[in-house]
Amino acid sequence: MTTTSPTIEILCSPLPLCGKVAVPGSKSITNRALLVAALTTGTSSLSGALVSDDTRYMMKALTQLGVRINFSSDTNIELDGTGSLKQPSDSLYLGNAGTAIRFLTAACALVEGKVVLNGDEHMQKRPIHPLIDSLNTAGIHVTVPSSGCPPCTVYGQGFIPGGTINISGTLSSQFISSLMLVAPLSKRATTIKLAEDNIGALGYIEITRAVMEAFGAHIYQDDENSFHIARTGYTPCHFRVEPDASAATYFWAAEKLTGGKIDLGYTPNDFSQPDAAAHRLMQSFPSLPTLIDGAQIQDAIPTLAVLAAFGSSTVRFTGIANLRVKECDRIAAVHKGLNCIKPGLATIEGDDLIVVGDPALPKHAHPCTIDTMSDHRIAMSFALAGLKCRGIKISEPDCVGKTFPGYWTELSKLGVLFSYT
Ligand SMILES: O=C(O)C1=C[C@@H](OP(=O)(O)O)[C@@H](O)[C@H](O)C1
Ligand SMILES: C=C(OP(=O)(O)O)C(=O)O
Repeated sequence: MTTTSPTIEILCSPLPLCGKVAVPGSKSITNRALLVAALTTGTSSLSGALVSDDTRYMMKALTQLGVRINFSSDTNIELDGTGSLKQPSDSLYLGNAGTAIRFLTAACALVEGKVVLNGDEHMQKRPIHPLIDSLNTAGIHVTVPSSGCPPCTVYGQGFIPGGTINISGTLSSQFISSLMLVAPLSKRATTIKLAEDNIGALGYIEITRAVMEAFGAHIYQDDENSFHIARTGYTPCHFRVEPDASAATYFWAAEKLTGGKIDLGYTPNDFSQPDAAAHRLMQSFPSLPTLIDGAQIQDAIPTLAVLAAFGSSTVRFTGIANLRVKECDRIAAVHKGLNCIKPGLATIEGDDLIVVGDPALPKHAHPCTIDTMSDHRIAMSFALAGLKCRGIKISEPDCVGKTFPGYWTELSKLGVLFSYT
């Protein structure tokens, strides 16, 4: 459901949410598989793929780079890789899709000539300089403005040199994935060395590895911080994309909040993505753990924070510093949204977010409009508060199209009613 309304109000109801919903394909896996399939020579097909703003930006860019892409159904995509990427006639526009711009920046080194990759005003505030520094050190000339954020200009030589590359993944694990994804096509075998021991979102590196291996890559590690990647190239294949675990968290939380039963068609164990771990944490609701380390479940933090607001514990979320450089500053956005619903519900200490649960929140909540800052996860998680509290409106509801265009439709299948203003 595209709303094109400035706000959507969730009309809360005391009824438990019950029924069946469809969770779309994983954004992270779809955008990896699209790129890897594009880097093969031959035809690959993806089933269960996500078709949303983020994956459309990736597909449009790949088409500009000379890859033929066809849809055989809404979620089945066929790609013909030619073994090379051609120079696009225009710059590549990637909206606010972190995976698309980060993964393509390294891949564009395979183009012979200059390629400019840009995004929207939010993306132009999301740092990418650690990836740019590593690419330059590895012999790939890329520039960004002094902000350290896109647009990125890649001066491709038609090849990736390979060898040993150091990379910092503290700000984003996508920088590491970006280097890994192109490594099988390098001139020399590649070793990627992580600059620090504790990076967040390690689970996403595992997803990168799994997609690469499905297309024939060989990756081995002799220690936790080094990845050795052989010069295998990629082999076309049929690849099945699993559903999106971050999208599933909204329904797992809705079950807990309303005491309902929602059938996603999958169990939490069916997901290989890191956010599936949020399911286990939610099981103790209303008494959530008092300390939640969000480092490995970053995209599920807004969901957990809204759930925590209705719980009986005070929850401190740690390990979430890089939530400040996602689609918006999510620590600030969640803090602001919760305090609009009830002043004092959340506080920030350094980069920790503390949510003081109130089991009687539906009685204490103020009607308000949540400023999503155009961030799909802020919109989707605060919609959960609207299931329980009267008068919760969500600004820019169409921002869910980044990863879950059918979100409002799926909620309505469970009997949730909306009013548009
Ligand atoms: O690699 C990926 O697919 C992702 C990694 C995470 O980002 P960071 O690595 O930037 O933390 C996550 O937040 C994002 O939604 C998807
Ligand atoms: C952080 C996210 O996206 P990305 O970094 O891929 O833009 C997200 O989907 O929550």
